Amino acid sequence: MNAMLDLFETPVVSGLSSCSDIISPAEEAELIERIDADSLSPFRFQQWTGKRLTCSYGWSYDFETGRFSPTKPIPDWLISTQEKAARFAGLDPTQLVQALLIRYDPGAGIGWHKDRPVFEHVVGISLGAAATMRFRRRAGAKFARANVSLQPRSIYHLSGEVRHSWEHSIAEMDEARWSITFRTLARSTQSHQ
Ligand SMILES: O=C(O)CCC(=O)C(=O)O
Ligand SMILES: [Fe+2]
Repeated sequence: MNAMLDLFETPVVSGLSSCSDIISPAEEAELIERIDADSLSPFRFQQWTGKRLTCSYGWSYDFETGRFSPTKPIPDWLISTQEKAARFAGLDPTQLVQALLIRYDPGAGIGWHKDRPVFEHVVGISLGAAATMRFRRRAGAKFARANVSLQPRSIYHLSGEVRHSWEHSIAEMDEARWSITFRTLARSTQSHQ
């Protein structure tokens, strides 16, 4: 059963969907090996260096300068995963123009944020330790909240309301987790390229 559907099969948050076992354990092991062999660098923002390590393909967004620019093409070893991500999200693989690799070593997580507006659809695949993706949206003086379990080898898709009106974060984990996130460009970004 889809972890994000309640008993009545309505998404907990509109625009959020997920599916388990999108890749096999053997594919997971190979992808982890590939990510670890890649040139990952610590995420940086102003004075702050994150504990997570990242590498962008297709397009990169530099959080320090705000610069958004084309970068090295998505490598061949990511193509079958890109195709699966596109099929799951009902998109064409060519639309998933950005791939972001992340390794979260023990103690690493990602704080509350919305993905940059230069992107539209966000499709993520989880590898390694299970994690909880938390969602929140301001509701008066409080936050409405939702949680989604990200099991290894599962995929999620953020679009519409959950993408634009909710923030998400992942709490620090005790074990290593890897993720591959594919994104489409927002329509406004496409017309400016
Ligand atoms: O690791 C993940 O699955 C989520 C990463 C994320 O939210 C981001 O890079 O914007
Ligand atoms: Fe995000």
